[in-house]
Amino acid sequence: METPLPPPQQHFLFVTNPLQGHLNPARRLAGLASPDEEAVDAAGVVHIPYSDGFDEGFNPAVHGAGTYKARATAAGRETLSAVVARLAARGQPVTCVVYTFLVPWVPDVARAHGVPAALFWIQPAAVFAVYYHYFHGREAAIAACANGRDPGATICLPGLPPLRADALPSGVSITSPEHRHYLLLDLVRDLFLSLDEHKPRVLVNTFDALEADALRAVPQFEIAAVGPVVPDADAPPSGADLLRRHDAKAYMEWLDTNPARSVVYVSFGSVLSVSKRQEEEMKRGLEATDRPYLWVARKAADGGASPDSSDGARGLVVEWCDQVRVLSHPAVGCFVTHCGWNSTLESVTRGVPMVAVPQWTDQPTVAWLVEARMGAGVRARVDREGVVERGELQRCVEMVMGDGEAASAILAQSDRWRKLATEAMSPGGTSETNLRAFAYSGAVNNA
Ligand SMILES: O=c1ccn([C@@H]2O[C@H](COP(=O)(O)OP(=O)(O)O[C@H]3O[C@H](CO)[C@@H](O)[C@H](O)[C@H]3O)[C@@H](O)[C@H]2O)c(=O)[nH]1
Repeated sequence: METPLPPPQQHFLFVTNPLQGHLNPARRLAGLASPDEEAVDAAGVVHIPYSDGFDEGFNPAVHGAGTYKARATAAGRETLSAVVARLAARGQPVTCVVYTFLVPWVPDVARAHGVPAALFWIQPAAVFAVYYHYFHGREAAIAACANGRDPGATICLPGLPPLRADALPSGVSITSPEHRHYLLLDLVRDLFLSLDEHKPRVLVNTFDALEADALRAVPQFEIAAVGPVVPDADAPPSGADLLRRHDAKAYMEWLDTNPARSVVYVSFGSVLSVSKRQEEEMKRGLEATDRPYLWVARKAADGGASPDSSDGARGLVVEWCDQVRVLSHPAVGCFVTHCGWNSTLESVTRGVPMVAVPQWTDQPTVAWLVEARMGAGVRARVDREGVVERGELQRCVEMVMGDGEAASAILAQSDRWRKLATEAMSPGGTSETNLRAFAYSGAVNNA
């Protein structure tokens, strides 16, 4: 039975760091959880900045990776505390702080103000469960599996199906503080230490039909699926507009000129920039498919210029696009993705089949969900440098978009999962019900 309206007076404060892949789901969940909030943006969400101590941006090469944590924690605590106090002083006391996972110090600030906190886990529930077990006695076993020679070797963790080494999040393979991604593991460790201390509710950007097992794999926490939380295609302004201005007209009109399900859309998200070699292989592979493509190519990691579309008869290359609008366009038939969780959920909710090219962090686990669990795409083989070569890219795109049985099966599964994802967020659906329950009782403190 649905909880009756109107909701009690709740005031959620969402805290996230300014990565696009974190802002987008946080902002969208804030819009869903606080529909009556004083309108500042079109979704009804008030934006208040706080400082992580690196207001001009954090660059590990300049600042030193080791400096981030201490400074971000100190500056974050101080400025967030001031925000919470200011809101209370102006008659809008915060009733619950919801935070994403790279700001593990947030529940301390909430507690200092007597306010409960909830974690919004913006990666798959399976990744949460793997990390939980990693930080609770299984570190050596998981790291050994992740670093073993056989990518097909599996590890069995409580509540999860056997996971192959190449389906584990990359953080668990890090064994040295000298590793270039050690900061990520360090912040995740802090998060899990803080979870044990504060025992917040955990909201996960996933849905029961997809991850019923993983959602129950950590019974030590009250975990609820509230996703897929993805932006609306027609909600102005789009999530992308928060950080980047761009001209959507050109590529949307170009998409209009292409037949249904004919275009290959390629993007590796907002964090990664690909190497020159990957760029070259991508370009040749896309040309070899002889299909139209829309490629979001950020500047190459090793200084190469972004590819331009002038010598590629069939492709359009842009530096950024409104991805949700693109994936909602009927001309798009396949998404070559790095398997960022937002990109993947955006693709699932639009029923667009995927070619998975995971690079790091949660992406290997996401690729497993796409290929093995949903059957909504195929995972590309990469070489030792993580590069997908032209022939492999062409093979995967053909497998997803060609005339064969594999393509029909993948398309049917993509449609099936689109429906399941939509159902979860529809009135009375599993995630909508969980979200509604949270919005009504968010102020309950588990600590
Ligand atoms: O041209 C583009 C490219 C991306 N996006 C949006 O940017 C977001 C990208 O998010 P995501 O797909 O999750 O990728 P990353 O930006 O790489 O996100 C980081 O954060 C995610 C959440 O923790 C992780 O799942 C990823 O692995 C991690 O790289 C999505 O909402 C996209 O719609 C655009 O709007 N236009």
